[in-house]
Amino acid sequence: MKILVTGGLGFIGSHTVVELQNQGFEVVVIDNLSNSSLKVLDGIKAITGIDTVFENLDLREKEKVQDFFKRHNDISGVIHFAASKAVGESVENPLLYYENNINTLVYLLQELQQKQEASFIFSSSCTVYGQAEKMPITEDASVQPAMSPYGNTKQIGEEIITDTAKVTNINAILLRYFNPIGAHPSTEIGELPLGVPQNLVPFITQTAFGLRKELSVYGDDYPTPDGTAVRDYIHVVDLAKAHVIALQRLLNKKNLNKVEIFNLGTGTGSSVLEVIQSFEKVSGQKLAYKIVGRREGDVISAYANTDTANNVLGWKAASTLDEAMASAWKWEQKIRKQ
Ligand SMILES: NC(=O)c1ccc[n+]([C@@H]2O[C@H](COP(=O)([O-])OP(=O)(O)OC[C@H]3O[C@@H](n4cnc5c(N)ncnc54)[C@H](O)[C@@H]3O)[C@@H](O)[C@H]2O)c1
Ligand SMILES: O=c1ccn([C@@H]2O[C@H](COP(=O)(O)OP(=O)(O)O[C@H]3O[C@H](CO)[C@@H](O)[C@H](O)[C@H]3O)[C@@H](O)[C@H]2O)c(=O)[nH]1
Repeated sequence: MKILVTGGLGFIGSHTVVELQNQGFEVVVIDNLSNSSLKVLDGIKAITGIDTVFENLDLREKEKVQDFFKRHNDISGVIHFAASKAVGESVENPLLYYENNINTLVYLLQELQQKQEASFIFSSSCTVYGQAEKMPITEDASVQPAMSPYGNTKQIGEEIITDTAKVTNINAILLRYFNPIGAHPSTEIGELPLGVPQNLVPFITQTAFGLRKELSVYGDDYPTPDGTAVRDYIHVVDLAKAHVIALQRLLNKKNLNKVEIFNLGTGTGSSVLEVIQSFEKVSGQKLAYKIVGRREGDVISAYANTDTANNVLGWKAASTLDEAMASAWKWEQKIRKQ
């Protein structure tokens, strides 16, 4: 079975390509290298032994997307990772985000709706829940007004797919990721943030490596056990495996609804200080950090109820926070040595 993975050289996409190839799927990757590098193909090959078919294509170019599907008319499923993902940048340049995250989605669906049947997996985010009233968050928690243009593209994306699936042969699964972290245990692939990382874990590993002076912990006055904000950090390999299982579910079509939504998290909330402690434990070194004010737009707490993913998909995150932090640290040390 031939599967198109858009954004397949990115952080989550590359790990998913590996898991797909491990399960015998034939993968074609589209990526415009806007947030990734060709070296990722070597990393994937080092793990799976496969030369991945790759097209350097910008999905904003509609004619190129049409041409791609003409040349690859035997695609059975699409996993759509390609998007811009920096919350702050989306506030500065909303139209870049609406073009890159919405137009690209529309062009893909326009091609898929011409097929007799199509399976589509969308990278959504727990950001759609905003500050949920109840923890852990279930999939039926209400979607809150988006706090950034980036978050809005995920909500609009979910709506576009839902509206389209109703009237076409497309079956879709919307995966709402919590906080993906870590790297492949082989250290052949991992996260490659450009510039100063906005996310907690790469900031921690870069600080420990000496690239940053200290970590700023955004707020210790939240109504949480230790005052710092709580998130659900999931190992990227667990997340990648969930995509393969979701794809198999779409292709098998057993008891399938047109659109299904799954939270992908571990079910456990960890505070910023707990993440730092985990890092210190697995790395054996102290981290330099200081407490500063809250970051605008941050929610207090977000962690997943994973019952639906456990029971319907038959998937459960296997790695602990310590294991994920250890893999992130191993990866940071490896890329800095290159
Ligand atoms: N990492 C997270 O914390 C997180 C959380 C929730 C949801 N998501 C979503 O998951 C998806 C993957 O995230 P990631 O962390 O792997 O990001 P990433 O930036 O590492 O990967 C995205 C890839 O898409 C490519 N790309 C972007 N625009 C493109 C275009 N127009 N045409 C072709 N390729 C394009 C980039 O070059 C990159 O390789 C995104 O949709 C993101 O919004 C990520
Ligand atoms: O230098 C830093 C960076 C982060 N944090 C805190 O660490 C936690 C996690 O932050 P981060 O890693 O930036 O993740 P989130 O803000 O939870 O957002 C991520 O997870 C969301 C849900 O998947 C996605 O929508 C976003 O794109 C993605 O950046 C938050 O409490 C932050 O305030 C710090 O204290 N210092």
